[in-house]
Amino acid sequence: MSNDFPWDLLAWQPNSQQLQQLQELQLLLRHWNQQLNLTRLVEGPDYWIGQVFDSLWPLQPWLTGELSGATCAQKFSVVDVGTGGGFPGLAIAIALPNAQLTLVDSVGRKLEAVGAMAKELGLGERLSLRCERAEKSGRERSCRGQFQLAVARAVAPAAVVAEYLVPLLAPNGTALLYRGQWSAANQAELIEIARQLKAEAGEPRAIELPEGKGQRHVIPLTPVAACPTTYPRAVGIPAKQPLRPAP
Ligand SMILES: C[S@@+](CC[C@H](N)C(=O)[O-])C[C@H]1O[C@@H](n2cnc3c(N)ncnc32)[C@H](O)[C@@H]1O
Repeated sequence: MSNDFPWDLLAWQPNSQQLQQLQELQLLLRHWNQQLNLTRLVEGPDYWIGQVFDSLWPLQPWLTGELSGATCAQKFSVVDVGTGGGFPGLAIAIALPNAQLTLVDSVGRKLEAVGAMAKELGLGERLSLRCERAEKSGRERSCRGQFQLAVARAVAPAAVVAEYLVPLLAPNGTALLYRGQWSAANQAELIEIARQLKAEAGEPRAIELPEGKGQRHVIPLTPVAACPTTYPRAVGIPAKQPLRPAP
């Protein structure tokens, strides 16, 4: 599948080392999946489209250099919240060689496997792992307000993910909410919720994944001022009482 991968749709192509790393990551996932239930998406198009393409397409402006930061020499810090088996974080670490990745997940066994895979792939030095809840990361001095890019895929409803990601953003940062279906009503609600976090929800981008893997959306959030210190709320509260548009 890596030979007929639709790189043209990404307007970006991996170099030979990056392609090798993506192929090796598939082998490592197969290996770790025997011990842990890391992910179902390991074989053929499930891996190449469902994991690699799905992880990378929202980053197209950074991959192509249209948005600066990731391709230049300066530090470009990215956080993947709820990384699970390592996506989109590991794919991003491979695709953006200047990025420093922080991967957050509350499940230690998964993070240990992700750390071992990253080491095998030679990514260890650009990666740090935080085994904790995102609500805690958002209140840690070393994380709050530190990241140029904050991403989360398949972690929680959009309102919850917005509360996890926005506090982590540097003033010039962007959060990318990876979503499946997305309606105008979802967007109107997110705009209101982002306002409470002192952020702005940008235009959603949509794509039909190749190989009939379904429709995806990505919604950018950018800070307009410092996120109020009341967010993120205590562990568990964002998911139990998701932010709602003010009445
Ligand atoms: C369905 S998995 C998705 C994993 C990966 N992002 C992907 O797309 O394949 C959701 C992950 O988010 C983690 N998670 C959910 N809420 C979290 C929170 N508040 N803090 C840290 N991790 C969280 C879970 O432990 C789980 O590993």
